[in-house]
This record gives sequence, C-alpha cells and structure tokens, in this order.
Amino acid sequence: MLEAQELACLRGERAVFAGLSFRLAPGEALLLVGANGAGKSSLLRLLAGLLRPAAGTVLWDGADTFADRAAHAARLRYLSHQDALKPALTARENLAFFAQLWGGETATALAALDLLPLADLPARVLSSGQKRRLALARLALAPLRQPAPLWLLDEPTVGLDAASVTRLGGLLARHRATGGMVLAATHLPLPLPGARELRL
Ligand SMILES: Nc1ncnc2c1ncn2[C@@H]1O[C@H](COP(=O)(O)OP(=O)(O)OP(=O)(O)O)[C@@H](O)[C@H]1O
Repeated sequence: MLEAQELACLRGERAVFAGLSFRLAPGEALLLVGANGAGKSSLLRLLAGLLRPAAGTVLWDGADTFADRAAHAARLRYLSHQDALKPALTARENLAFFAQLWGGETATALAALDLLPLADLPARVLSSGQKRRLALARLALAPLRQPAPLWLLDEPTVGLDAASVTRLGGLLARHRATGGMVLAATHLPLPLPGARELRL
C-alpha cells in the first residue's frame, strides 16, 4: 500500500501544492491530471524519492519511504518524460543494461513493444515514438528476481501511435492484475480502466 499524507512541494521558492493526501492499493491506478505547471511531474519525482517533500510523508506499508531510499527505489519503476537512452547503444543493448540490473528477458521486453525489427539499430536513429517505446519496454522486463510493484509514469504515451498505446494498455493491465500499482501523469487519454483521477 502506498500512502501520501499531507504532502507539500516547493520548487525553488514557489509552493507548487500542499495538503495532498491519497492511498493506492495493489491493483489500483491513479491518473494525475492538471494544467501545465500544476505539479504532476514534481509529485512523481517526490513519490520516486528523487525530491523531498517540503511537508508530509510518503509511506509504503506504513513505513516512511525516505527512511530506506534504496529499498524504495528497488520497488518502483520511474519513467520520466525523458527517455533515458544511450544513443550509441542499440535498442537491444539499451534494454540489456536494465535487464542486467533488474533481471528479465530483453527479447520478451522488446517484443512487448514491437521493437524486435528495430533491435539492432542504435537508439539515436530511432524516431521519437520508437524511442518512447524503447523507454516503455523497460516496464516489460518483468523480472522475477526484483519485481517492482509501483510504476510511476510521466506522460507515457507522448508520441506513441495507436497500436503502441494499445500495447502499453495490455502491459498496464497485466501489471495491475498481478497486484501492481500505476500512477501516471498525462494530458492524453490513457488505457487504464477504473483508474481514479487526482487533479492538481
Ligand atoms: N528545478 C526546478 N526549479 C524551480 N522550479 C521548478 C523546477 N522544476 C519545476 N519547477 C516548477 O514547478 C512547477 C511544477 O512543475 P511540474 O513539472 O511538476 O509541472 P507539471 O504539472 O508536470 O507540468 P506539465 O503539464 O507542463 O508537464 C512549475 O511551475 C515549474 O516551473
């Protein structure tokens, strides 16, 4: 169970949000919506442990996530709005790096986002939607050794074609069916049936 209690966020000198509380149980999904600058990306960074709240706490099964940042990092996958790819490495090599860290099958993950035909191209030559698919393919590594129940996704569908959005929808559904949780910031429709909405 993830629980945010009375969170406040400061960026620079500016208060972005305050008094934010919510809970997320296994299998649930939360869509973060709101205007540009409302604080959606900031909230995801805060939940990922990359930014400290100005006030309030983030709890995992009742324990403060900042008390053991390594344990928290190991239970989550954070996809920022940047794709975080090494341009000189091929698509397969980019994913293999994360497979070594987390476990999971590179070929299976490539197939999940229909990237096998592009697997041996350097990431720098991929189109922007193809790069986004490669970033998302990390979610499909599905390692048994170190499963990550909490997925934090910042604008995951930007640049994706309709077929890729459907593939991502399948990935999200399978994750939730096995007790995974999803928090996604988006301005676009996202295939997350039954998701609650948190407006910032
Ligand atoms: N490193 C930073 N230093 C100072 N202010 C920042 C920093 N990062 C973000 N901000 C400010 O924090 C506020 C929230 O930004 P954030 O990126 O969380 O918004 P968002 O809701 O994700 O926006 P968008 O819909 O445009 O992606 C904005 O006003 C932004 O200018």
